[in-house]
Amino acid sequence: MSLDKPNSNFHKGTVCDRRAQGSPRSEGVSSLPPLQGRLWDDDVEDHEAAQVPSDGPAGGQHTCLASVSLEGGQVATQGVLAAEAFSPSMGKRVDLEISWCPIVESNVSISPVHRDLIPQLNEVPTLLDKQGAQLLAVALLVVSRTWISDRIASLNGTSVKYVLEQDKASFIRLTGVSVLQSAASSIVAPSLSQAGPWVANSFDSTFTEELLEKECVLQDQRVTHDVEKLTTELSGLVTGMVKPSVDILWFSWRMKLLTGQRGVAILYAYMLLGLGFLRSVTPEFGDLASREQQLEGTFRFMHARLRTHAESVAFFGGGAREKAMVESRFRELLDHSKILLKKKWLFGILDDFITKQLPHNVTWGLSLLYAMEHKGDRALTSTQGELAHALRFLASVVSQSFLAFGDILELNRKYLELSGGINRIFDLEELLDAAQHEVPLPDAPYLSETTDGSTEDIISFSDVDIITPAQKLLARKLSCDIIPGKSVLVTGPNGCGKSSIFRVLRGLWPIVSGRLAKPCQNANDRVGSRCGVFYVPQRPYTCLGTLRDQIIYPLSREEAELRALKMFGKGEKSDDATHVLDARLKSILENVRLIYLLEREGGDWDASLNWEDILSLGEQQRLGMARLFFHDPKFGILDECTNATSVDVEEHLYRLAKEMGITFVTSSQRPALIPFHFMELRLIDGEASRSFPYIGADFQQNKVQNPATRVIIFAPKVVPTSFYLFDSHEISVRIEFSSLALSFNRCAAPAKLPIDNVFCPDRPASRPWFQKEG
Ligand SMILES: Nc1ncnc2c1ncn2[C@@H]1O[C@H](COP(=O)(O)OP(=O)(O)OP(=O)(O)O)[C@@H](O)[C@H]1O
Repeated sequence: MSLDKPNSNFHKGTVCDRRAQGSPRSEGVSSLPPLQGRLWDDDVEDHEAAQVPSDGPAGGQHTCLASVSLEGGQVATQGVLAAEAFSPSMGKRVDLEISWCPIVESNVSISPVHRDLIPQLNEVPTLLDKQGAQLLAVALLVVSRTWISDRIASLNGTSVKYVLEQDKASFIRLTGVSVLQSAASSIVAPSLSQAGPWVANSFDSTFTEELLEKECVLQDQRVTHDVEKLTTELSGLVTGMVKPSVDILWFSWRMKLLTGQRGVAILYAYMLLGLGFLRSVTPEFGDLASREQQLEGTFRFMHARLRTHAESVAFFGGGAREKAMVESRFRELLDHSKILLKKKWLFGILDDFITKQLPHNVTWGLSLLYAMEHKGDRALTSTQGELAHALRFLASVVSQSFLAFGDILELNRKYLELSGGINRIFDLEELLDAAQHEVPLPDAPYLSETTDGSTEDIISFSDVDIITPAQKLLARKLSCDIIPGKSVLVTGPNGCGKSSIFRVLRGLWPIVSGRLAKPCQNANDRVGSRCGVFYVPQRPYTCLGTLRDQIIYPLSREEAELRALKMFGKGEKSDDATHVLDARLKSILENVRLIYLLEREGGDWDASLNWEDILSLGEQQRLGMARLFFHDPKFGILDECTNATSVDVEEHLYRLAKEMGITFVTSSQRPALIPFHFMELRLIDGEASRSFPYIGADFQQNKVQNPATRVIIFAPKVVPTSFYLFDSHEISVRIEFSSLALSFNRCAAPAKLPIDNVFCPDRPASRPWFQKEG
């Protein structure tokens, strides 16, 4: 490696090896080929290469130029070239650091899904918790109901006996007991049927809370519709399982008393055969139900979506197209429902025959068996009465057993249907779990949230890979520091990943590698103090509520009042909190030039309208900025959030933000915003290899006091043959590679321009970055 000296009028600077200084970038270098190691140790022929003009006229008209050529271009293809230029002030000294970093191949994989949801959802209720007590109550109800059914069956038989014996007194007493039992039954039976929804509600709230706890923003109906359906079915399964089981045990015992083991064996043989047969012909109700729920969810989602975008669709004249799409979904759902109904109908026929009709004949058989085993003098009325009682009781027992048996068979079908719903909810749970585990927790090693301590007010990306949920690598090893007062403009073509950087910053997307430091999150974290970071997204969001709510969002009125009182209510009492808050909000509305909204509502801050429909896009964006001003963060993350406002309003808003001391990280394509930023983070579109120059330029102040402009170039697959650093009082940098020219001024950048042409200070046309100068 050699360093050229294109001009002799330069002070000598230094070129140093950052690895020797323990830079974090040196990690992993040991795995590089030896050539790269030698680059730093041996190949730098001249360590004193960055130079600053010593004798140029004052006023920043001079250039500082360092040209670095690399020998062995193949080395660069495997490395990332990074350079830092520090220009304390014009004409003094430039320290140039060049570091050599390895490229880590992008073998990015999202961390494995943590499949611990089943224990979570399957937590067994105990008697001490609400659900356990509910289940116990249901069990008690079931046992009482079975006992009452048994008593009623017995009384039925006894009534025949008393009729045959013409025992009036006993008959009247029996009728009294029967009325009491019927009353008890009429309390127990409805209670049992209500127990289902009761348990369902409990399950519903548990499941829904569990899912919502995972901060999901759901696009379909899963949290509401699916969970409700699942819990209703689940509670039905609980009562439906306990009741027939108790019935079967109870009535089997009674049957044994009446008919002996033979009768019980016949009954069970029939049940098992019937069950086996029905099982073999049961359609896949689980899959069918799951598909039906999915289709229903999509259909409802399309409706909800259409309602949201009704105006846009109307402008495009897309009504017919949307109708066709909704209809096609509806037809799909309808066709599926028809198939499901048909299968249910056919299965219902078999089910009814096996579990309800055929059992009559079995009852006859068992009655015959009983009659044959109880021989006696049938001429006696008492014997006839006994027989009539026993046969009637037996018929009731058999019919109850078959009902229970039918319920058990039904359970199988219900379970299959339920499994479809469970699968869908578990899928959702799994996704949320995965997302939760991927998003780093605040104490994760790769994310640190600094406190409000002034020294730690920095947003710092260090070797962070920006990866979409579809695992597309948008930015490799992004590194940049955003310090207070040095706003950053994020630029780049559409879809290159500007908003994605903000998503990672906000924690919506996980940090798979690298490290991110940022101040404490937002207003929610600290009521009454200046919040660390506040995000204003690209799409405006108006919440449901009053005009006041729009500005203080996401704080509640009480929180906002508290905050306003602490920050602006000097010595005012808490009774005046609303007044202090509203005065503050009024001045903000004036600042964002939306005061007419308040006037329109007759000064009523509590006007609650459908703001999304009423406000224009530009007005909504200005409200978004009003929100920013209210929260007054140290860092404002502004994602093209003023692109619908006029340029003069946009400039006005940025000027205000700057005056308030908000450091912003802006994603924007508008050149008008350049003067409000100190640095540009440019995302250059490319495929796997991408370049991320991070350059500094203060366009506002001609006299830069102690600027520290850092340049980091990531050009993984580009062979850097030379780069030129240019320094004037404005701090500007230009870097060229053999196959890619990264220009930090806005002019078109032909590759390999002669140095003098690129940075000629006398030719303003070639320096449009500086148009704002003077
Ligand atoms: N949830 C997602 N899942 C998969 N890919 C996504 C997701 N969100 C965004 N992307 C993709 O990531 C890329 C970067 O998106 P991003 O929104 O960051 O672009 P941008 O640079 O902000 O674009 P613009 O200038 O148009 O706002 C795009 O190709 C986009 O399609």
